[in-house]
Amino acid sequence: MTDVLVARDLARTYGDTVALAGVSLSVGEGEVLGLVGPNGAGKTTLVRALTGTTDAEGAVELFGESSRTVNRSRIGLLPQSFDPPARLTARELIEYYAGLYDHTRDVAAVLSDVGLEDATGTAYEDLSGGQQRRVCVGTALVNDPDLLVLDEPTTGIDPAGRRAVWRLLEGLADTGTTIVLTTHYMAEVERLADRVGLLSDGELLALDAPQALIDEYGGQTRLVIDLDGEPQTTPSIGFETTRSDGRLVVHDVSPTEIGAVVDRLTDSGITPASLTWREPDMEDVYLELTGTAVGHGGDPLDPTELEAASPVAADGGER
Ligand SMILES: Nc1ncnc2c1ncn2[C@@H]1O[C@H](COP(=O)(O)OP(=O)(O)OP(=O)(O)O)[C@@H](O)[C@H]1O
Repeated sequence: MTDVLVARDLARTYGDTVALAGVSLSVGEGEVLGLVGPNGAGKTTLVRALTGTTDAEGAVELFGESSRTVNRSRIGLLPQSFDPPARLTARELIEYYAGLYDHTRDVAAVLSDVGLEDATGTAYEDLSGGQQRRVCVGTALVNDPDLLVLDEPTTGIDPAGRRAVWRLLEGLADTGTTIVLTTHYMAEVERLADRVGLLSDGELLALDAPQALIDEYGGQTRLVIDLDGEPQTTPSIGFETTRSDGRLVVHDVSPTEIGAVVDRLTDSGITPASLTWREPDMEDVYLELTGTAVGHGGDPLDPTELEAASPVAADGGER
């Protein structure tokens, strides 16, 4: 696979804060790379360093050239903070950004791709937060980029709109577009990313395919126990047990030991309301590597979000 992006030893500090502590990675043509990590991990700084929008030590090559000299029209960038002129309509905004390039995609097709065909005449300031974010995604697509870099593309978008963006990105990846995206949604990288980079304190802790990360860091299948009330303490039942979101999680337990777990909980005065047998996932990888659960902005998604998606609602329903 040809490398579209190669970064070596990227480092960036702000005063005493180490935002990037020497990150190296490469992204192959048509690959989708997801970057995850807690707030302040360095994701945005890495995206900015990769796209030449902040100064950083180290080297970045895009399409075999320096990021400073590369033809910028081959790149689509959605920054985390992006405030386009608010009085322009969705269509006018896409047209405006299309006007910056010689070769562009069809404006109506871009609006349709991001699920805004019924809101093309609405001023940006009158769109819902999720619709606004979809317009912003559209501005990053309009130049038909070979490399698309998206900093939290689906933050603030409701589940239906998020799935629509996922389908859009899957379609682009299928036709060879290389994509780098940051997200707080583990379901997003599990679904979209060929490889996931996990950042913490400016360091790239791991970089691999989601399933490879889950196999290496996700731990064993576990038993999740819902209780009638909040567990006040973690009971000592002879199995490694943790508390999470008001539930008990029993680790490294085999199916034949479930009865023993229930008996010992009952002996401890705890009555399970329900038991769930759960495979490890990216949230477990995240917890294992960063020491924190997926938190702000990354609440676990409903499992149905991973299923085949329905068309996005015309009004977005995201206010
Ligand atoms: N312009 C800046 N001036 C000062 N400090 C900055 C600046 N940009 C980033 N930082 C700091 O660098 C560190 C990494 O920030 P960055 O925005 O890259 O993290 P992030 O992983 O994108 O976080 P989030 O998930 O909250 O968006 C943080 O400690 C942040 O406060």
